Amino acid sequence: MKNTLIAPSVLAADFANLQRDIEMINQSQADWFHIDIMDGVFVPNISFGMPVLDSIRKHAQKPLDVHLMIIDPDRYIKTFAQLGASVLTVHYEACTHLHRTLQAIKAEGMLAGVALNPHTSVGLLEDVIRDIDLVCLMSVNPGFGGQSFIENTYSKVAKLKEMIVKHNAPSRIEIDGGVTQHNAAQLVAAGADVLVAGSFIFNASQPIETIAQLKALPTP
Ligand SMILES: O=C(CO)[C@H](O)[C@H](O)COP(=O)(O)O
Ligand SMILES: [Fe+2]
Repeated sequence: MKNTLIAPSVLAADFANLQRDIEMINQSQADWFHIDIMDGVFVPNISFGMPVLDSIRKHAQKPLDVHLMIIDPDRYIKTFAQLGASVLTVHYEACTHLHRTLQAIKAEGMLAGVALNPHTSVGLLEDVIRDIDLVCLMSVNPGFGGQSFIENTYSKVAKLKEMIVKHNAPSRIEIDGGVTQHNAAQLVAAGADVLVAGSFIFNASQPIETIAQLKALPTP
């Protein structure tokens, strides 16, 4: 049985109690910290930037999975490596030379991820899939936490899984947006390897138990 990774999205944390919420993730069965960086241009929202990430890094005891929702992400690859990112995910829609960007991320010692907006077909990754460590399927339109899950994600997971197997690619499949108890089991059954969850975890009365429930989902 494979090990599904759980990545709580810090975007849904209480920023006035950030250290408390980071400690909760440290104590839990979560595997990664999911960090959403938004520039107000690629997406219609601004989240937080380098000083906040630097503070998170000082307390986080698990790898940082950084999701860049910014245009021209190549400008910041070295910076995010220095800030301790283990996984750096860029948006397909924000890159002009995706292959070059992936090589630049790996050259800095990070795992290279590509995120796809809900409208972007997984087929567009066919010629680069062997170079991608993580494909992040957005199951909401990026920019905000707390949105509803988009149902066509299930068929995208199945198509992507087929492509990964066909090419014997190393890529993990991550699902980001609107993940709850209503869709998590079906996503894992369809082939998801990493579940990002923000509001589902941080709005729960018992976040540590909620993470444990996601971690315990049966895998194929
Ligand atoms: O990338 C994101 C939004 O653009 C977030 O990671 C995502 O929305 C997680 O939050 P929630 O689980 O509340 O949907
Ligand atoms: Fe994200």
